[in-house]
Amino acid sequence: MSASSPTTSHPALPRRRRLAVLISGSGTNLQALIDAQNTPALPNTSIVLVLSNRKAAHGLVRATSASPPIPTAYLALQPYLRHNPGKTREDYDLELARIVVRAKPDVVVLAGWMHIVSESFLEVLRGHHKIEDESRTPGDSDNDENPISTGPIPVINIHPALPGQFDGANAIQRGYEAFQRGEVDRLGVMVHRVVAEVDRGEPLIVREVPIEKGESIEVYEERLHSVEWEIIVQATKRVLDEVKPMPPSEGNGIDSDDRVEKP
Ligand SMILES: Nc1nc2c(c(=O)[nH]1)N[C@@H](CN(C=O)c1ccc(C(=O)N[C@@H](CCC(=O)O)C(=O)O)cc1)CN2
Ligand SMILES: NCC(=O)N[C@@H]1O[C@H](COP(=O)([O-])[O-])[C@@H](O)[C@H]1O
Repeated sequence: MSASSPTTSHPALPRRRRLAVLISGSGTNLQALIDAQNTPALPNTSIVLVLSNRKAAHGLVRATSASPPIPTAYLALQPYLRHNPGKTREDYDLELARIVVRAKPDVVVLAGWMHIVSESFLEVLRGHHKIEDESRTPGDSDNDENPISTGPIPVINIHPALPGQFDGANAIQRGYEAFQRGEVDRLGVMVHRVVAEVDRGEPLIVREVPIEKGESIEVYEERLHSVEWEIIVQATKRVLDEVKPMPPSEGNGIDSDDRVEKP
């Protein structure tokens, strides 16, 4: 090719889409997101932080075992309060928000996160409430001039019940027992936006889960989780597409960093 011939210039490659995932337990929903990274299910997307409030959460192992490994963080409420006399649950929530915001996610996914976050946490994620970055040395002029500012960063949650059904913890068990007692005739799962009122945010994806009279909770739960693993990826993609849509040509899910500039 002659030196004078024009080279094809590719449009600027889009910045990768960044996820923070909050967990408390086994992390099977997290694993579904890990497996979907940078595929057509979640194109050009990386999990940049997994945050747990329980040290023993197997989801932390899933993150560190991923390829490439995913950065993790751990902060539990009771140890935080013990180590910080005078601090409150709200202070804990603000520290959670700092950890999350520092990772600069585009979307936050609560995937089996068993802690009710306060309005102040959500305010930080909405970008309405700047917080000081306490990781910097006190008096550091940067800290004064550049508090952590962000947002809005959407927060979504997977909940193993239908909208308005069995809000809160232990929803699977409560729903199963209510069905077997004939108190409800349908069960399901949803992913919803997170607001202060627990499990009352706008539903994003809702799916019924078939259940039969007399079947064991283990059989029902296995069916339910397999539906969760689908909708958590679908809902995450939907919200990512809202805040950081893929350019039309980028729909193939291949990491734009993997593309080679053609002469
Ligand atoms: N402000 C919100 N916080 C959270 C939401 C939400 O919709 N709004 N969703 C939950 C997830 N969740 C149900 O989907 C849920 C998790 C935990 C609890 C709860 O009672 N937690 C107790 C502690 C329980 C424990 O440690 O075992 C608590 O936080 O005191 C209710 C609902 C995530 N957060
Ligand atoms: N109220 C929140 C709640 O009950 N969440 C539920 O915890 C489980 C976490 O499993 P995982 O750790 O294997 O993803 C999931 O079934 C999720 O719906």
